[in-house]
Amino acid sequence: MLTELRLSDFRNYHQADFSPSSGLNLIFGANGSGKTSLLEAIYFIGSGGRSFRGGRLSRLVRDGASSATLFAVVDQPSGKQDRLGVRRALSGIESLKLNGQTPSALSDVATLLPVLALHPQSVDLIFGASSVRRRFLDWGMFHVEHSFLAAWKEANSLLKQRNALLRAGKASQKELRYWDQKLAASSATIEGLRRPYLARLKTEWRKILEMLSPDLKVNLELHNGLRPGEDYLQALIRTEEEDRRRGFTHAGFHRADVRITKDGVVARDRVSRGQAKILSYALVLSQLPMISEANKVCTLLVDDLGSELDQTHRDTLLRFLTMGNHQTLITAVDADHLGRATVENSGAAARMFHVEHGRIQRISNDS
Ligand SMILES: Nc1ncnc2c1ncn2[C@@H]1O[C@H](COP(=O)(O)OP(=O)(O)OP(=O)(O)O)[C@@H](O)[C@H]1O
Repeated sequence: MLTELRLSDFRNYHQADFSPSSGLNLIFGANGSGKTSLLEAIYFIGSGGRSFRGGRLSRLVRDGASSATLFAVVDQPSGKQDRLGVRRALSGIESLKLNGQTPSALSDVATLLPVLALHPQSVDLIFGASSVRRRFLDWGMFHVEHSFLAAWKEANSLLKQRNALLRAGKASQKELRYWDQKLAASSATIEGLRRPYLARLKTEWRKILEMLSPDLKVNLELHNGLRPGEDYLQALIRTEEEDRRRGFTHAGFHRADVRITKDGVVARDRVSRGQAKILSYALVLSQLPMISEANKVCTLLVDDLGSELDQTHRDTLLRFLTMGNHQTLITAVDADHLGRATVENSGAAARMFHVEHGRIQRISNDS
């Protein structure tokens, strides 16, 4: 859980400090004051250098500055405290520090602060490419399933080697088959880990949807891209000609999708934008109990909760967000519009912050 954050030259922040509570935090401020940028900074730290906003990461550096620096203190459930620092120059990550040392891999820091975000682009889970849903599924597995990272790294490395061979254009069939067998086995291992995880995620998703929108009847399933009765090796052999022609591998763990349907039709072609928002939010939130079962505390970032949801859905969602043992940060333009009462009535530690022109001011004590 995040306990301290210092932002330097990040977006419109020149220098700012932020100390959230372990429970609910409401951050309000006018349009363009820096609310999303604050959540983006936390996401950047937690995800090992990504933004949920899209666009070029060099834009994170404040106009006129040469680099942006974030420093975070993270309390672990074990009682251990981690200190994370990252400097992002215009050209890329310039320095990464964990407890004063340079970590050997980005994955060393990526497990320390599990961050989930609800934001306007969350609907990409419904409308976007399969890679968005795959990344989302793998994020949870990465935090919860110990063997997943090693399995994923191995599969990814095999895929790269097979693709390099295809691009070189000289691979004999025997040579290619050697990599096919390895990649097929590795893909099956990953699928074996993804399936039970997704089944549990689906149960949680259904529970949340039952609360948020009981009339919305939907389904989700793992789609592995294989034809009926086919295994990965047979699929790799089937696509060999096309793979050789196009220089990349068309079958394997990297082609999986989480297929979401409503009335038997793929949800993207069937649901309204508001429904897509509810489905995608419920999907994100379904990871919370899984993370918590793995004895980790998730930091949940909620940007612009109000847009596109009616009052009933917004209130139900807000009630859900205040349950559980995750740390929650919610932004709103107006404190009264969303949450002042929730914060004031919240039994858990709750704090309220006002953001103005890249300055963060705490305006309430823990209740
Ligand atoms: N690299 C940058 N340097 C300086 N300012 C920036 C940079 N990138 C974005 N900004 C500005 O930062 C300000 C804060 O943007 P942000 O999206 O965080 O606002 P917000 O409070 O979430 O607004 P809204 O309520 O409209 O969503 C905006 O005025 C934006 O133009």
